[in-house]
Amino acid sequence: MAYNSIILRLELTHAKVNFGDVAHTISKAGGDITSIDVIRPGQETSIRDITVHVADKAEKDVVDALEQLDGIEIINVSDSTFLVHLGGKISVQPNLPIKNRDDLSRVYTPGVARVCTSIHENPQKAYSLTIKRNTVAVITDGTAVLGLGDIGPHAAAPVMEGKAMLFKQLGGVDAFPICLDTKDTEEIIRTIKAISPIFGGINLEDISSPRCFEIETRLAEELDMPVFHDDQHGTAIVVIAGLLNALKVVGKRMEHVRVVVNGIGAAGVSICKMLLAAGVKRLVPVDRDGAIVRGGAYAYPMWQWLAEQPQVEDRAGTLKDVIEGADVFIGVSRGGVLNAEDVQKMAPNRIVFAMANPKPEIDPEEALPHVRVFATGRSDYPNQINNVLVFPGIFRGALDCRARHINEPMKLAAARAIASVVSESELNDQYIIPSIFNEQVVTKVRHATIEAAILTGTARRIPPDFR
Ligand SMILES: NC(=O)c1ccc[n+]([C@@H]2O[C@H](COP(=O)([O-])OP(=O)(O)OC[C@H]3O[C@@H](n4cnc5c(N)ncnc54)[C@H](O)[C@@H]3O)[C@@H](O)[C@H]2O)c1
Ligand SMILES: O=C(O)C[C@H](O)C(=O)O
Ligand SMILES: [Mg+2]
Repeated sequence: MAYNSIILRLELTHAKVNFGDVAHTISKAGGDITSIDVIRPGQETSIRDITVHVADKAEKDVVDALEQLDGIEIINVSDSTFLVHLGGKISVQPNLPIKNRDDLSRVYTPGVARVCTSIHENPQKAYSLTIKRNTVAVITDGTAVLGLGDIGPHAAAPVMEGKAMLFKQLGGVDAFPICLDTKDTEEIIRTIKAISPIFGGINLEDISSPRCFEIETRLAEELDMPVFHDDQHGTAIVVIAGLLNALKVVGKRMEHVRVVVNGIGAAGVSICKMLLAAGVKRLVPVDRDGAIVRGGAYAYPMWQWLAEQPQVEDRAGTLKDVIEGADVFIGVSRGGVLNAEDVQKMAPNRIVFAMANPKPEIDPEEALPHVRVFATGRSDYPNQINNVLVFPGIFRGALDCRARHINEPMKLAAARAIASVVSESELNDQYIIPSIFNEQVVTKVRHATIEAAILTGTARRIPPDFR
């Protein structure tokens, strides 16, 4: 169930109602009062802001119940999630103040011209004399925003701003959200190349498959900086990290488990590839029309590639058929495709990663009684398997060593680094993956990324702590 915080601004007429009645009414309707602020005290009437934690479904019940009380006027109901979005979530800050003409003549004309000339003579200096070395573009076309689908570039912006906040807070990376008003593959590639000079890396986000594959491949070939499609690789890396630990918890091995991956789009394709690289021998990729089977013929090149892999099963069927006997279910499709009956058909000690956002493939309350290890992509349940555990650290590392690419060894090293944050003694059903607030995550992912970049020859700079 999803919860939200609402703030109710109420005017109480003291002769008719007291606060005890209000609190009782809110609690009876399913709300939990978390704070009370007196906005205007008074003898006869008072105005208070009451913050209530409430399940999405019960929000209306709380408001309706209060409306029934005599002596209460509901002045306003605000949603705390919308409140934090007012005016957007990020801004650009100067690194130094401009206090006088002297400062002005250095940061701006005429002084700046000498710096421009110096970069013109040696373009590599852009890394030391501009924001390039620490700045990443978070770019979407708004076509696969979370599991909400093609909601367009304007509506995608809150997610991109959120990613930019996380880049900065967790990795110290300055990230800028860019929402493109085109779905044309060539135009997207051309536009990203054209705006690339100011950036040190490109993080592609929420671009639907199959276009995302060509966009990323071409940009990685044509740009001299790391290009990383977060929904593909960030997700695959964090899934492998979670699975390495979940398998330890249930005492099974990568080589022996049968894994069903539902939703073979951006995230699903990359997860399947990384599972195979990690040693999975029995893989069942499933999309809308059922299992993708070995030997089958498919229009999408990535599905065709999967159909040619010896580890992919040749048994056809719907998700509800093929989930029978599976040890692991990984969902990166859409909300609500499974129920309790389906997961009960899986093998004992089952692992379920229901990662569609914001609504997982199966409701956590429904799944939990039947599953040994359960994870979602959300922040409000234990075991949050979300690519936010990856992108701040992997870009921090890639920028620090000025990597040309983010290659497979760097990705695998990042997965192992995330898994290693949870020690053997800490591991349990409810704790297979570290919290994003665990400071070791970015430090370890950065370190592993740089080490692998140096070993594979893609690093163009050795950071001081590696010398
Ligand atoms: N937790 C995380 O870190 C994380 C990361 C990436 C994506 N996701 C989630 O995974 C989902 C997919 O994201 P994406 O970027 O891969 O999108 P995408 O559009 O590239 O792929 C989605 C795929 O799911 C398939 N699909 C849709 N409905 C299905 C169904 N009922 N059964 C089987 N397959 C179905 C589509 O045909 C498509 O192939 C989204 O909900 C997204 O929020 C979560
Ligand atoms: O944005 C997230 O929370 C994770 C992921 O990138 C997604 O698209 O769902
Ligand atoms: Mg995403």
